[in-house]
Amino acid sequence: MTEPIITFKNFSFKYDSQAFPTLQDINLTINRGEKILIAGPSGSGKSTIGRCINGLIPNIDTGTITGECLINGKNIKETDLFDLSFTTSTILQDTDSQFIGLTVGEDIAFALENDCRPQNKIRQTVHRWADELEISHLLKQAPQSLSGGQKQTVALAGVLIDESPILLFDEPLANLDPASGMKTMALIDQIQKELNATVIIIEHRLEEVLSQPIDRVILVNDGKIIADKSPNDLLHQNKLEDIGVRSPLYLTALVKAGVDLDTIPDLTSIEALPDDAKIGQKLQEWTDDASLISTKEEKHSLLELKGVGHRYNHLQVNPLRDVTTTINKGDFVSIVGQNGAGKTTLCRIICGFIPNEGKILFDDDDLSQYSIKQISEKIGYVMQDPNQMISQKMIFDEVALGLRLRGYSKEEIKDKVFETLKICGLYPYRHWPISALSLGQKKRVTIAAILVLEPDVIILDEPQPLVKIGRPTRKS
Ligand SMILES: Nc1ncnc2c1ncn2[C@@H]1O[C@H](COP(=O)(O)OP(=O)(O)OP(=O)(O)O)[C@@H](O)[C@H]1O
Ligand SMILES: Nc1ncnc2c1ncn2[C@@H]1O[C@H](COP(=O)(O)OP(=O)(O)OP(=O)(O)O)[C@@H](O)[C@H]1O
Repeated sequence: MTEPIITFKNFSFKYDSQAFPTLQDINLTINRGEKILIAGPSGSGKSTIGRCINGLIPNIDTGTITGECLINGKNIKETDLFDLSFTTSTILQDTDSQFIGLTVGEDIAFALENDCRPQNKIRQTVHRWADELEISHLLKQAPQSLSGGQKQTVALAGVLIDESPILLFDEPLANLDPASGMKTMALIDQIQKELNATVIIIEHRLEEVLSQPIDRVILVNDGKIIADKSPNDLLHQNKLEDIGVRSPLYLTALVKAGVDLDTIPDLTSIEALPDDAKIGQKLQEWTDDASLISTKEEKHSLLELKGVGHRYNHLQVNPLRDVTTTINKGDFVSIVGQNGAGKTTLCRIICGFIPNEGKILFDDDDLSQYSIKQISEKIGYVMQDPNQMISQKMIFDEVALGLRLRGYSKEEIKDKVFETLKICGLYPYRHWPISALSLGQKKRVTIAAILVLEPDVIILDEPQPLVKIGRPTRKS
């Protein structure tokens, strides 16, 4: 029997600080036990829908509601956050703002402590989930000292332990490596089956989300629902790229090779594609035609890393060790590795934030002789979490800050900031406060703040999941 657990009826929501509604005329029913993916470009209103489901709207993020939103039979306008917290457990997009415990173990236990469960039961449950998510070795570590992916996994444990009827995941894969992403999706699937929970996932990474069955995809654009379909129907429409949502890579390849997607019955995973010689031939011809552009320019070494490494403390099991490589001027380099491998640590060492066991040469000069400020003139670093970088209230001021500190004139600053905001798809928001942006848009502000300085090297720590640039929404 299908029984609605979430109902939006002619629902619109306008944040107090906005001139226009962010969500418009939402009509959506989600039944108990369904597994739903909410997708859409950055700033389209996905998290705003999520905030209605967990009661942050209108309890914390105040604004004007028209129409109706019922969660488990309760109207969000008349229900306080405490009551709704028993219905919906949320894993936030920004995991840092979710941690409460001084250690990972305490943090995972929080929901059970709050429910006054017996201590031995709490311990047992925490260990069960820590084992399942392979984070037992982190239980005594402070959440703030974890890598981005480890934080995401700990936040996930804190939600799964709670066993609420609605589980809301806002970009649960954002900081996870592909293998952990797949594993997380499998776990969410397992939990849903065990608890018969209703699962709502907000994500950009369709390929990994669709690795497990999803009932429906709700596609959001510009604050409206523009599609409510099964994943297979939606992928057959092949319209995702039009609104700035990345299609699974294998579908992009098929379309580029000239394969008609309508001839393939199931598009939801690479494994479901037919073993068809004609398709194989088209793909082969397409790859044979591709040519790699190689420049014969003389390479000029910019950064030389020799035996680079760092150990945070003596308890660290696998510290970063002995990284030796050369990065040339104009190179485009990916630092790839599983969660906790030391990618961010390497970036922090290069920027001079933490001590280095080895040596780094920049343009043949020993980097250790420079101050952090001098290094920042040469190397711009966009951190994984935009909230850790932002210090100004207004978008313009955040992007202009570095130029002001470097003594540029008012006119120069205006020109440079506007040009960079255009490149980053943020120009329509140039007079906005940063607090009114989605997390993806905030990430773009931090990228703009570094780009505008035109450093010799730009390091982007996990920019990809959050910065798919969609068409800007209306400006207020
Ligand atoms: N706290 C807020 N106050 C005012 N306006 C906000 C607030 N949060 C979001 N908005 C507005 O709502 C729009 C949608 O934001 P939301 O966070 O729902 O987008 P999203 O689709 O989840 O984006 P992303 O993928 O970048 O996280 C933003 O562009 C912004 O205009
Ligand atoms: N301040 C700290 N104190 C103690 N340990 C730390 C600290 N920061 C990071 N670590 C540990 O160092 C290891 C490497 O972390 P790092 O952030 O460099 O990983 P990463 O490769 O960037 O991972 P991710 O892909 O998850 O972001 C992790 O095991 C992490 O727990």
